[in-house]
Amino acid sequence: MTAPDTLPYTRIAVIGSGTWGTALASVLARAGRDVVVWGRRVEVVDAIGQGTHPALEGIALPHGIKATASLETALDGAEAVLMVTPSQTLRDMAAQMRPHLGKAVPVALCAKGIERGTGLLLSEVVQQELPDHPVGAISGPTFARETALGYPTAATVAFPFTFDDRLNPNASPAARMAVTLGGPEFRPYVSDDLVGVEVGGAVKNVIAIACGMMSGAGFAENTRAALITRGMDEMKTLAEALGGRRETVTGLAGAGDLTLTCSSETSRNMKLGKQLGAGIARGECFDGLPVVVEGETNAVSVCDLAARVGVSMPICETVNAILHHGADLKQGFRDLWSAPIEGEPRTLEIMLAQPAS
Ligand SMILES: NC(=O)C1=CN([C@@H]2O[C@H](COP(=O)(O)OP(=O)(O)OC[C@H]3O[C@@H](n4cnc5c(N)ncnc54)[C@H](O)[C@@H]3O)[C@@H](O)[C@H]2O)C=CC1
Ligand SMILES: O=C(CO)COP(=O)(O)O
Repeated sequence: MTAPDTLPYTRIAVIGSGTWGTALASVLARAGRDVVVWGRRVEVVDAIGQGTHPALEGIALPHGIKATASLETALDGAEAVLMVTPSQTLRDMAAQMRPHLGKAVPVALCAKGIERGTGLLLSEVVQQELPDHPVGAISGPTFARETALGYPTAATVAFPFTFDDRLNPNASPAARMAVTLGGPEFRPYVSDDLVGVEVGGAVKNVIAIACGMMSGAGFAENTRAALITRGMDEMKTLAEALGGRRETVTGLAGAGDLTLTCSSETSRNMKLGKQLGAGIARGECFDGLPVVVEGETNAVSVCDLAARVGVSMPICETVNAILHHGADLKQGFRDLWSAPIEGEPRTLEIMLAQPAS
């Protein structure tokens, strides 16, 4: 149990007025925090100010959430910040936030991904732009709509622990952020393994696309379970290669989120994969509407990063090849299943040729 002396942050800025930013603002408002959401679209900002969100139909937001299109207003007096715009926008958003942020205000990243081009974890990207601020992440199995509705939800809050945090973990940014968010409907867990948490969030979206693809292509539950389990192995291996811990990947931000997104068409990543697997052209997926599908861009960045650190991620590489290099979807799955037989776990170093079929 967190000791009662852990002080919550009282005034929080949520940067991003999409469904997840708004759901997190609802969590904070229910916990009694003073919360201001920043959004770039004025009609969405107005709707939130009136207690609704256009993409959260039928949900009345808790009272007291303020919204603004001014970054300066949102950040004025903020004791903590949640960044909830899509992964590839974080560098630019962090740079825009810099002049308006109070001294050493902690910043928690709620997007999931790896920066394209640099292969940096999102925390590394934001830390470059905001070198004087603690940077962490909030991640887990958390569909926005369910969280906004107040259904019981759990997530991991991770910040690297400084020397002082180790002496007094209850006063660490991770503990304070967890206490800030916590309530009867939202249960945070605290971690100091930011790398493990971020790798889980970035990789699970790519694996969810794979699960959607297999389902759209007509395969079923055996295949899904295999992809989830072997996908988790890819996460663990990448996390470890980057200095994270394998056991973090068995937590909410890894196994938890994989289970959620690989099993439900509420997931946009799963849904994109399913449409592609059923032969729908990319431009016609989601009826042609622009939808944030993090795994699509992050298939590239995850594979680039894995190649850089010498880790093999066959499922992610297959998804990347299908999405971005014109590989045939069914052949991609056949190739995965007929690759040389390996040990489980990978540390059992064995590799056997698959008998020819
Ligand atoms: N929706 C969900 O259930 C969850 C989403 N996430 C993550 O949260 C992040 C945001 O996702 P959602 O809120 O679902 O997306 P969304 O599509 O509902 O909202 C995205 C928001 O970002 C804004 N935006 C887009 N491009 C921008 C730019 N260049 N600069 C500034 N703002 C920009 C949009 O105007 C919109 O307000 C993603 O990384 C997603 O993986 C994490 C957990 C749950
Ligand atoms: O990250 C999510 C739930 O934890 C949301 O998943 P999608 O982005 O696939 O909808």
